[in-house]
Amino acid sequence: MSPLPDGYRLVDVPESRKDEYLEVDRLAFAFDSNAETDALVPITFEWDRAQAVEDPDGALAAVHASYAHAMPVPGGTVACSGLTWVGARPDQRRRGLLTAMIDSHFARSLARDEPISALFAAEHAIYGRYGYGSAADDVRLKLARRAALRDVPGSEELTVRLATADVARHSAVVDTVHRAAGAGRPGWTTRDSDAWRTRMLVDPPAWREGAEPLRIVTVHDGAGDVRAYAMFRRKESWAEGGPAGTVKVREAVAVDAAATHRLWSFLLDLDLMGSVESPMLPVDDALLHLLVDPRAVVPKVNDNLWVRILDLPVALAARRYAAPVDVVLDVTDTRLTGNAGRWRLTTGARQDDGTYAAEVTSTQDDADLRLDVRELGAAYLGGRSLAAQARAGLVSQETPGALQSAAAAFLWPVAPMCTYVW
Ligand SMILES: CC(=O)SCCNC(=O)CCNC(=O)[C@H](O)C(C)(C)COP(=O)(O)OP(=O)(O)OC[C@H]1O[C@@H](n2cnc3c(N)ncnc32)[C@H](O)[C@@H]1OP(=O)(O)O
Repeated sequence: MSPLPDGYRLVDVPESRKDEYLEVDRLAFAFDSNAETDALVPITFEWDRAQAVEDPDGALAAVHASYAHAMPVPGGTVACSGLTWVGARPDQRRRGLLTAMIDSHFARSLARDEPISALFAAEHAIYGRYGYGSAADDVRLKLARRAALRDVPGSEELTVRLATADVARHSAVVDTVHRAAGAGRPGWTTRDSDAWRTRMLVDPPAWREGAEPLRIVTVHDGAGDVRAYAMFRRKESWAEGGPAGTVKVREAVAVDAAATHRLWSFLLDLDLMGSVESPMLPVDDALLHLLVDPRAVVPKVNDNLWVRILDLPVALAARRYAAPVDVVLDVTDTRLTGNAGRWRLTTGARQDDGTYAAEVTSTQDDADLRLDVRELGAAYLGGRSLAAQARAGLVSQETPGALQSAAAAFLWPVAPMCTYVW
């Protein structure tokens, strides 16, 4: 465990210390809040998963918490400790408080039998040193009004309904469609608590920045079932040439191609709007395939989930593989030394769904590939190629052919992504 400065100590944070905890968060992230917003926006973590560092005077100097996520991974689901709410007071930073909290987070996660941790990184430079690998990307699109889409059979028969977002009315349907739309996509964590389901739809006036209240459009089939939704706000604006409003979409998901087409046909043709800003979308989202002219869209790709493998043999055996492989990985891990060393990963027979399960055992056999646990975390959700990481000098091959077969096995046909930052 990394040492803390003299007089500092790690403490659990009961809910009775909520105000102190939130104050550290506000100081770390440089934002203000108000009573109205605080009353509307629920805390989404459980207090028994919150921890802090106390300074010698007993005041909170740094905080973090974690979520108990069931993380979708290639071909399965893994218990995941989702690190969140990480912050150190600006006058307490660079004294090793985060490093001590990370070591504690790893130990507590392992004690709860969570073989991986994952997070969204506030800054790219923070978490690689702790063995987290950037494991997924998302893309945000800026689209012009009336951007044309390729035809999709069945889209015309679907209907849309517009409403002002309302937690009581919409949280169940949003949850149902979100779960169905993400089935089979690694990283697509669902909202498994009332607090999270509420959080997705809350609309404090302070968040509107001059735009309208949060709206929700739902796409319905002939039976009345909802097949897609988007939460969005419009902001009016007038330019010399006429109306030039902006549509900002908070989340847009659809269960199939026809629903995707109907949803985006609506969002892309709202009167008085000039452009549409998409939410985070998977880099292989159906919308990208439906655009008639993808060059007319301005895309911005960002890192999405980061993954830290905490219990290597359990984590690697908990996912499926896209191709057969028998490979010895020589892994370095300076923080969790139980992961360091050589591991043989061997897939078994092809399953009915075309995937392969694997056994992972400690071995003294010669290594085929050498890599750090960070690069293994990056490859874990199937969205980053081991071969691409090798070309960057981050993975090295000892046995000819091993990289090709391991890279093919770890990659997954559906790009990983989580739709919301937690
Ligand atoms: C999952 C999430 O919640 S992401 C949110 C992260 N939080 C924020 O970005 C809020 C603003 N920032 C902060 O609160 C703090 O700066 C933190 C939490 C990021 C870092 O806390 P600290 O206690 O200062 O980190 P600590 O002293 O343990 O630093 C460890 C190492 O990481 C480096 N480091 C820490 N933060 C950063 C950063 N933002 N960029 C680059 N390097 C960093 C330090 O320089 C140090 O490097 P060294 O070991 O080579 O000396």
